[in-house]
Amino acid sequence: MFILKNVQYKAIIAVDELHIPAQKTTCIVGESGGGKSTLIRLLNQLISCDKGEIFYKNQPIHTLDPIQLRREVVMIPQAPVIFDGTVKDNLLIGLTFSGKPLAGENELTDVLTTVCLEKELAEPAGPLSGGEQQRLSLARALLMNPEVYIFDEPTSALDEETEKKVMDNVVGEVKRKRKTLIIVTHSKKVAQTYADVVIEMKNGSAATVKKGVKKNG
Ligand SMILES: Nc1ncnc2c1ncn2[C@@H]1O[C@H](COP(=O)(O)OP(=O)(O)OP(=O)(O)O)[C@@H](O)[C@H]1O
Repeated sequence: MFILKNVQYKAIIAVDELHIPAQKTTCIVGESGGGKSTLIRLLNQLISCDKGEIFYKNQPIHTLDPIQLRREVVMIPQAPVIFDGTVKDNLLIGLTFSGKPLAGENELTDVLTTVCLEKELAEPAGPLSGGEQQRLSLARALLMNPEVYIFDEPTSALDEETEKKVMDNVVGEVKRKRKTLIIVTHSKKVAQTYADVVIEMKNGSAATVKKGVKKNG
């Protein structure tokens, strides 16, 4: 899905060659400050590399319309973005941004169930806890049904039990739809359990450390 060749970004990223496969779950792990978030920002053109080339579906990423790309490659940043309004408003706004038809209430409540968020659609989103806001932004991304989901530390604010339920559901749904999932995580457990491919970032360079060894991949 993505191929990076000789990519450099400031003094932060220096990647000779890296492949991120389609329809698989790729976990990006590594020490704090190693360049994980910077790498994923390159993948949806929030930033552009200084040298080298990134290909998305075999096309040089810099030749693609960034708005269109970000509709196909949806990123959920580390700190969830929550808008003024209700839970429902916060779910629908992703569809509005991506120019897709709005979802009905059944679909909205189903997606809340998928992310284990027991809140009413009419509730204000502002007072939700950090972990609830993380799940709301995951639900917003799921509704958008993009080609590629990029989640930066999606469950960092969740307890272990909730993390497992949410990840089982979310990874299961993405796999069922045959989409591509890229997760930045500090959790060895998340990487071990869900990754088809593990990429380790260290001082800005990337190495694929596990590939194709997981069942159900
Ligand atoms: N625009 C920028 N200009 C200069 N330095 C930057 C910029 N963005 C990030 N950095 C630095 O690049 C390094 C890598 O940051 P990045 O956020 O990619 O790391 P990370 O692996 O995601 O870390 P963490 O696990 O702590 O979230 C850090 O030292 C950070 O301070």
